[in-house]
Amino acid sequence: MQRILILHTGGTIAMAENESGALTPSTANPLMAYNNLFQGKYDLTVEEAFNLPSPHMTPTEMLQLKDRIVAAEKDGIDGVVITHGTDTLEETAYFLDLTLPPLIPVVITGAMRSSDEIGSDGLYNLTSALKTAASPSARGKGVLVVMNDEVHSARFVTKTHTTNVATFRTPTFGPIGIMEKDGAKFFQELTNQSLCKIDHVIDQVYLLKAYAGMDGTLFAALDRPETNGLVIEGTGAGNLPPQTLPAIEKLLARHIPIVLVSRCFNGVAEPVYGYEGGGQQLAKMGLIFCQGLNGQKARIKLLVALSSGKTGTELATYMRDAIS
Ligand SMILES: NC(=O)C[C@H](N)C(=O)O
Repeated sequence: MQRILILHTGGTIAMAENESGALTPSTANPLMAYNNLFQGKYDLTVEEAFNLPSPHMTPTEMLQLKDRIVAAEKDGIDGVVITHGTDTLEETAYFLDLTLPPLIPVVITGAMRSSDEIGSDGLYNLTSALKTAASPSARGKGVLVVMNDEVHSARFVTKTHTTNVATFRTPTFGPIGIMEKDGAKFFQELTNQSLCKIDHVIDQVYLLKAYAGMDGTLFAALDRPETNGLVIEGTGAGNLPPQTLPAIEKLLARHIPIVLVSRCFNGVAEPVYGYEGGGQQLAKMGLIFCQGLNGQKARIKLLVALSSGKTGTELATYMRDAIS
């Protein structure tokens, strides 16, 4: 029997409606009621790591999950399932993907409907995640997100719908597997992911989104000694309004690493355009183009890289290529 560790962290999967109809965390996690259902199928250890709505998650809790999984692997656990709120699920999943060796399956799931709602998807997703975590074919694939009968790589998956149960999508690349009755079936290989070892997290790594008419105000607000890094979601292939450039130059002069991704849902950022604020000028200024990641994931990657002590060329090389 496979030894599986379930780590509950909260989210809608663990919430219920209160008297006024608002969704709130339940004091007794409703998922604990299902432990008996799975005993006999798996050798289960179930822990309530946190009971947080996922907008309350921070890199500190992500690091605690990473440390717990490393310890569990040393104890001989065969796979890990994490239940998580869906709002920031992709960030925790990618943090773990970057910082854990891709050995035992680590599968994250959640729900779009609360535990007491008609058609609640929590128990079904938890069952799918358990099947995946117990499957030898899920080993070595990095951290996986299993929701609504699909298996996604943590690196690219993103929440795309506020309420629909089919919310998690992998733009540009698609899911890497689907759920069948007996377990996950994979049809895409994971490309390499180099492990980044960290034992602490730094923050003050910021994320700004570009828009038509943007000026330097928000960038100027980051011009302070505490700022460790910045990710910008640029327009299109990776361009910025020219009025932002003087304030960005000041941040670069302070040696604050600035990573550029695209605010587009599909595709990668590349220095293509030669006009003022175009990608070619941004690359010459020293902005690091990061391919394939959305803004929130690039922020996690930059935060992890800085926490591991990467600087200069090493940092830029690490940030540039998320795909291979
Ligand atoms: N479906 C969910 O879990 C959303 C919830 N707001 C959370 O992320 O905690």
